[in-house]
Amino acid sequence: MGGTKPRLADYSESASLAEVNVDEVTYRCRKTVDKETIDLEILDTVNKECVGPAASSLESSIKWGDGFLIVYSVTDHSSFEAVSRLKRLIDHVKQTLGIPTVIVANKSDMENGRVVRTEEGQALAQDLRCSFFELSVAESLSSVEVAFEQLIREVRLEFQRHLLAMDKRSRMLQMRHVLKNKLTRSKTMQW
Ligand SMILES: Nc1nc2c(ncn2[C@@H]2O[C@H](COP(=O)(O)OP(=O)(O)OP(=O)(O)O)[C@@H](O)[C@H]2O)c(=O)[nH]1
Repeated sequence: MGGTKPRLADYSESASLAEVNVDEVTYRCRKTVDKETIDLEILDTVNKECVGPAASSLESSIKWGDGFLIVYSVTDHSSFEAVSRLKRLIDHVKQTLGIPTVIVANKSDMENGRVVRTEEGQALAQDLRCSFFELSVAESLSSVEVAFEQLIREVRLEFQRHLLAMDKRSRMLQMRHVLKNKLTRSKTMQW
């Protein structure tokens, strides 16, 4: 990835959103995905609401991130409702719609307490154009890895698209410069 560190923000919303806890943890790790090794910085934010005093801190976390993992709990409907709000805020802060975002429905092991159906999660992710995984952090760490790997792939693709667009733009500027020179020269020769 040319030395750049993709920054991923993990929004876990398993507890009440009314609680505001400003503790955040940043993890650094090295991962190999599809034979490519990359250095990651992962910011684990804690229960921040999209409005009120916590909103500006949430917005700066969003500005910081290149990709987003939004986690809700299948046993907590308010955490599910927060997903759309967070995604809207991400789109707004990033001023674009294609920001890599993966939605994770956690606690799939707690069937007894389930209040959000798998299909509801899938439909929401489809609406928001995000990848979707339902899993249990408690039961399967490998499924968490799979969700992270998907996010890394999406961020990588976005980086590549960005580089391509920059390359295209610089080639266009070069062409414009050459063309302008030629036009000026031919104009001079005519006169
Ligand atoms: N049964 C079950 N419990 C889980 C699972 N994931 C987390 N928990 C429990 O849910 C509680 C909250 O877990 P955290 O890892 O703190 O969740 P979080 O979303 O990071 O919470 P915040 O740090 O408050 O944002 C803990 O008691 C965990 O043990 C899961 O997949 N299954």
